[in-house]
Amino acid sequence: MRHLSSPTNPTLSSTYLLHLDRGSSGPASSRSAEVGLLVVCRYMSVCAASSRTRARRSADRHCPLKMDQKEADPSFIPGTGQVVLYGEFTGTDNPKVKYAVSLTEEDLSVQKVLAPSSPAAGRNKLSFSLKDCVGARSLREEDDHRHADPGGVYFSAYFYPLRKRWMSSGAARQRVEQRFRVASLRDPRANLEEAEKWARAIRERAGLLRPLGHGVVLSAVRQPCRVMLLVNPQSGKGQALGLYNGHIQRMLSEAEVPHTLLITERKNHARELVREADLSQWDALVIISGDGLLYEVINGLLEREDWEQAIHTPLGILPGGSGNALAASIHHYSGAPLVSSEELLVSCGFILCKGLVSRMDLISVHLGSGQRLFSFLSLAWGFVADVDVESEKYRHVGAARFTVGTLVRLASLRVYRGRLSYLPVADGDDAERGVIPNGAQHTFHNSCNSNNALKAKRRDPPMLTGPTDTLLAPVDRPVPSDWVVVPEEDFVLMLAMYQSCLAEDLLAAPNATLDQGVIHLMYVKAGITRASLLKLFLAMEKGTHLATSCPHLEYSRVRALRLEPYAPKGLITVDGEAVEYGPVQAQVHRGLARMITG
Ligand SMILES: Nc1ncnc2c1ncn2[C@@H]1O[C@H](COP(=O)(O)OP(=O)(O)OP(=O)(O)O)[C@@H](O)[C@H]1O
Repeated sequence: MRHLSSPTNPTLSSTYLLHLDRGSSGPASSRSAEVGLLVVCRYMSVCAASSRTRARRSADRHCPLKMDQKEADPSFIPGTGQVVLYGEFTGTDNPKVKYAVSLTEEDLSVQKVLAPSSPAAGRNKLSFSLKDCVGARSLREEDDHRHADPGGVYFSAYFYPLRKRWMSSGAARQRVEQRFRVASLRDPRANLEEAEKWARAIRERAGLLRPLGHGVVLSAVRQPCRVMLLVNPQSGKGQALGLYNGHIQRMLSEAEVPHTLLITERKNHARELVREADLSQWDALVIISGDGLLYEVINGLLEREDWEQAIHTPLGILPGGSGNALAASIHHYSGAPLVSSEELLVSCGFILCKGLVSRMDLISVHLGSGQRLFSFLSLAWGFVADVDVESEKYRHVGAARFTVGTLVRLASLRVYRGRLSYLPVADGDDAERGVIPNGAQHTFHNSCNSNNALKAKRRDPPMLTGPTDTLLAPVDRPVPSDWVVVPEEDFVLMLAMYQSCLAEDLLAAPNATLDQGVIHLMYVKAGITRASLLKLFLAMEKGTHLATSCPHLEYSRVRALRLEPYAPKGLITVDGEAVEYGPVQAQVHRGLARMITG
């Protein structure tokens, strides 16, 4: 056995090679044991192509195995960037099988080390994009009892790449763990350091790949970041806690996100918790529930005296309800196709672990009684509001509750009378004019770091907190002159959307984005047949309803709206929750909240 010290090549900042020459003498058993203890570990900080070549020569010279050099050598990896780490490790299942592992700025490549004569040589490489990586860590055998390898040292990287489904078309995120045994040195502490070096290098690169200028990384805000995880055990089919135990706990552990689980006990519990919380203790507020719990959290934050800072607390959503419209919207913005409920949970868990924070629009809603509330998703009247509330009794069927509710309501289709007015988005309109409170530009940086100032503010919630609504006239006065008053007074539905999905499988506002400062206003005029309305909802599953040229469907991009129902009784929903019935008006506040969007 020869121990080769660091080469003098200055471009290899930290290179060490420790290997057993296959041709060395010694008992066969000790040779094979030492081969198992492999062999080449290189830490390369190679800055120029010429130095890469020198590194390759150095590696070639010392490589102990007559393997396919071209395939195992990181310099030959096609289509990838510069190699920053290279090593050969055994896997976890079979200590005789070795893998050449290369880390670049973009991916982790793994290749089984095979003899050049092997028919599979050169065809067994896997590459994992670091964009799909949520974490990496070193482990000792004591940490994990799955492998009977006392004292064994490993590093693991956790990926959630989009993979084709087995039984159906399309793709969804699926978990892939890559775990390697580090045994290059006799000293277990040195092996652990090596494993930690790899885990750290992978984590760093996985974080660095986040697009610049799009937001900040949650984990960069404060280490360790602390997440308040609010669970509504009653949401959806009552399975939110099971979803946490089944998926989310493991994902957060892989991403090393410390969190405190708080289980709500009643309606408005989350709202009270958030209103009273010392927000300096939390880096993010995340819910596992339907949209109703996030509605509570947002309104709780905006009821605080320090609402301006409080509403900059990063928020996250993991789908545990029956509609999960915001979770589906955030998944949609990631560019991924629509997925099933469980796949949506994994996708949103992945987004949470990546931890990128973006701005999200909020809509200020005024009810006839003077009550004001904040909405992040939708304002509905007529058919959609009725289905939302009436389908509560089908909650046990999960997301299918809306399909059942739609069919039931179609059978008793009715007309809703009222006056609808809105302020359209003008051509070339500056979306932020008069919309962001106090004209302040909230950067992601200050939005996330400002929490230090947020000590608990114990006081009764004031009657009206939150940004000023500059676009709205008092509800008992006529709308301003630049508003449009809809000539029709008979409707089947009015739906104002500010995010793309109305439910997991309903792409109601396909062009919506998280923070465009736009309300997508749709209404269906009376006179539509049941068949045409059903067709519209079916088209909505693909987001093509606006292109169906249905003469009864109208669509406008607006900044504010007012609805004055004529009947004294009925249903209006805000984010899927029924609110007081009567006149209602609303305006958008662009990018007021902060949302973790991956
Ligand atoms: N522990 C609890 N017991 C009863 N109700 C609760 C509890 N915690 C929260 N709630 C209320 O339950 C209602 C429904 O919650 P949520 O929206 O999260 O689930 P969902 O209705 O199943 O999902 P979705 O809104 O996606 O359809 C909300 O109004 C929320 O305030």
